[in-house]
Amino acid sequence: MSPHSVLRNARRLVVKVGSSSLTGPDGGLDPARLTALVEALAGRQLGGAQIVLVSSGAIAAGIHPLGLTTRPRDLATQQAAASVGQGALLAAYTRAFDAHDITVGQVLLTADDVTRRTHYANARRTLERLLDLGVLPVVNENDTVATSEIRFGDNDRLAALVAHLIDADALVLLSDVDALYDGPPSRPGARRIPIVRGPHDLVGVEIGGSGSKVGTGGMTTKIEAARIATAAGVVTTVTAADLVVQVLAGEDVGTVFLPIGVRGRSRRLWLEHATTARGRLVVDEGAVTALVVRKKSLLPAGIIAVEGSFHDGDPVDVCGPDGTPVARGLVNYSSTELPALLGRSTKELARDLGPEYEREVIHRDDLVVL
Ligand SMILES: Nc1ncnc2c1ncn2[C@@H]1O[C@H](COP(=O)(O)OP(=O)(O)O)[C@@H](O)[C@H]1O
Ligand SMILES: N[C@@H](CCC(=O)OP(=O)(O)O)C(=O)O
Repeated sequence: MSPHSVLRNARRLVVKVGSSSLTGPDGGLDPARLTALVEALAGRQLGGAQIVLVSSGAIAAGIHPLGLTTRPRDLATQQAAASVGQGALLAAYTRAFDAHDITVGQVLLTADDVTRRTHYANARRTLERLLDLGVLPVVNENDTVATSEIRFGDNDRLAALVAHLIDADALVLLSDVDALYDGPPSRPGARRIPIVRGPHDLVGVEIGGSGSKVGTGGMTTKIEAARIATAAGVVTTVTAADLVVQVLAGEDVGTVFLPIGVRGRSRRLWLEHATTARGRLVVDEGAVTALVVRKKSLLPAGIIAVEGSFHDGDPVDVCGPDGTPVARGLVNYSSTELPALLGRSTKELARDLGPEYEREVIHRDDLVVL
């Protein structure tokens, strides 16, 4: 059985479509391309599969209504364009899916949010409920409110994390290029790579940025997304939106990345891939062993230095004495509160400052070893 045929039998799929596959030559939303995609997805959903669509294109869809001629470069105008464009995008999806009697639901995620325990469980519950109800969720990053520090800015990785969140059977990344090539696809003689079995198959492959005016990450973010998804046990295919019918039918198109990890549910994957550290905690060797080998929580006693400015609940990197990051976690103290606690035992802190100071600096459930 060809690895591509896995797609034919997948019951739960995350399909991500890039801006370059939804827009016309002028960069604005092209309704005909959107309708063609919807027709293919509707056919599969009506055949009994559950689909989550991660759709880019909000910023692109805001270009025309705002009288702009190109994708804005500054964050504030991108966010304004996303605010206008996301409404237009969802209206277009609602209409197009409605023609097939499929109801869509909008899910706007801020990746950094989802990492927090309660939000993670909530996002998963909502997506599961939507799927149970036969709704097709249309996911995008909540571009309008995400600040530059917490902005994900890349829906390929977001789609990989959503695939993991809902335990999908497959992730399909649709772009303007039909597959991963061994070099820039415009270069004469560039060859399609049909199957990637592991990182060794990518040795020597030239992976570049976006070739379009509206896309963001190019092949780099797709490879990164495939790495995240396949490590979580989800088979991933990269192909062109024009080939969506063929790819869903399990035909030998695009590039299939075979799973290399085991499936499982863990918020830690989001912590590792969806957050940006706001600071660093330098710890001693004993603390490194406690975190990495013994899978313990981080206590104040092992911390040598605090760097950066952060609030409690923010993601921070934990670094060994030589400064190498060994773990990332959500910290329970702010950067102003923490320095006074360093090197002290939790018992002593609780006695001197009150019982709330007995808490860990990072609880092991909120910690991922890198
Ligand atoms: N080795 C490669 N194989 C295929 N495409 C590549 C490669 N390196 C760079 N690319 C570029 O990546 C682009 C797809 O990414 P992008 O423009 O961000 O699309 P999207 O909007 O779909 O996310 C392709 O159009 C291509 O120009
Ligand atoms: N959230 C942004 C898209 C970000 C993004 O990853 O874009 P793309 O590279 O076109 O998939 C938007 O809707 O415009």
